[in-house]
Amino acid sequence: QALHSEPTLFHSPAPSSPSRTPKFPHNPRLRRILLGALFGSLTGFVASIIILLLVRLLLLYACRAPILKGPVVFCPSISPKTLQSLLSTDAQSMQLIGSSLNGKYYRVVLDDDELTMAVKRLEPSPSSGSPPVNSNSQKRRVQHELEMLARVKHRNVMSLRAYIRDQDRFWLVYDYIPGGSLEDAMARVRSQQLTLGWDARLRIAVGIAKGLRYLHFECSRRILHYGLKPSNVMLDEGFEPRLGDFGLAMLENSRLDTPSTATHYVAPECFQSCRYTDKSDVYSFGVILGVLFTGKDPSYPFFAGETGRGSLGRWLRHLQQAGEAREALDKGILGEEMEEEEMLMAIRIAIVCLSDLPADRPSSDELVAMLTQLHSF
Ligand SMILES: Nc1ncnc2c1ncn2[C@@H]1O[C@H](COP(=O)(O)OP(=O)(O)OP(=O)(O)O)[C@@H](O)[C@H]1O
Repeated sequence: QALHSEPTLFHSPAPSSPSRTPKFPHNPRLRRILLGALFGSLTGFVASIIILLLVRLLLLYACRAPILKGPVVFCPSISPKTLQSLLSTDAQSMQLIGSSLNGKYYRVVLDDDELTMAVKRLEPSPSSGSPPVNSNSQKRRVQHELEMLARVKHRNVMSLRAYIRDQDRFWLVYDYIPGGSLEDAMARVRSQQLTLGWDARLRIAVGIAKGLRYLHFECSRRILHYGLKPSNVMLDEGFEPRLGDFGLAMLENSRLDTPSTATHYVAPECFQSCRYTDKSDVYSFGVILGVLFTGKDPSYPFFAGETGRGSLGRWLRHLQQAGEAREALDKGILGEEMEEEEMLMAIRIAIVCLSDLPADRPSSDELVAMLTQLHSF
C-alpha cells in the first residue's frame, strides 16, 4: 500500500494504451529546471547569432574601400602631380574634341608638351540623367566601377589611364589617339580625302568584333558597351580600332535601360522593352558593318524614304532578297572578283547582326570567327 502511495515522477502509461506519449513531469521543480535549460539554450543561440552578425558588419565596415582623394593613376607614365594640374588648366588650353549629353571630351597637353591625353569630363547635370555623386556609397560605387574599367586591357579597347574626382564631377583620362574616330575617317572617305580599301575596312570590322568579344566574354565581369557607334571607335596607326566610351552607363544606374547612342545604332528591343543585352551591342555592330561596307551614313534621309526601306538594315535585307546585294557595296572598295565574294558574304553577316530578334543575331564570339574566316589576317 505504502509503495503504491509513493509519488512517481511520471505517470506510467495506462496498461491498456502502451503507445501514448509521456506527459510533461508533474514535479514543478523539475519542470522549472527543464524550461530554464530550454530557454537558456535558446537565448544563447539567438545571442550568438546576433554577435556573429555584429562582428561581420564590423569587419565589413573596417574593410570598406577608402574614398580616394585626388588623382587616381593606373599608368606609370602619368604622375599624380601632373594630373592634379589638369584641374587648374584654363579652358583655352583644352581643345574640345567631342561633346554629348553625358560629358565633353578634351585634348589636353600637359608636362610641357610631353603628355597629350584625351580627357572626358562627365557632366553630373540632371539633363544627362546622371545623379550627382555626392553620397559616400555612390562615390565608392563609382570608384569601384572605374577601377574595373582600368583593369580592362586589350588591343582593341581604350583603357582608363587615370581619373580625378573634382567635387561631384569626374574627369576620365585616356590615351589620345591622333587618328580620331571611325566617324571622322568615314566622313573623309565620303568627301574623298581618304581612301580606305577593303582590307582596311575588314581589319577594322574584325578589330571591333574582337574588342566586343573581350568586353562580353573575357573580362572578369561582362561589360556591355551601351553606345557603340563610329564616333566611339578610335583608329590608331594602321587603322587598328579601339573601342571607347564603354562602361560609362555603369557609372550612372539611371542610364542602364536607355542606351546613350544615336538612335540609328540602337537595337529595336531597346525601344520596345528597354532590355539591353550583348546582342543589342551586336545590333549596333551590324550598323557599323553596314557603314563600313556601303560607305553610307545610317542617318541619310535616303534611308527614311521608300527606296531606303526605313533603315540601313532593311535596305540591305531588301537588296539581299532581291539578289542585288552588290548594289549596296561602296564603289570605293569594289575590285577583284574574289574580294567581291568576301564583300557579299560580309554584307550577309551585317544583315544577320541586324536581325529584329536578338536570338537570331550571332554573339560577338561567333562574329570574330565569321569575319576572320572571310579573309586570312
Ligand atoms: N581617346 C581619344 N583620342 C582622340 N579623340 C577622341 C578620343 N576619345 C574621344 N575622342 C573624340 O571625341 C569624339 C567623341 O566624343 P563624344 O563621345 O563626347 O561624342 P559622341 O560619341 O557623339 O557622344 P556619346 O558617345 O556620348 O553618345 C570622337 O569622335 C573623337 O573625335
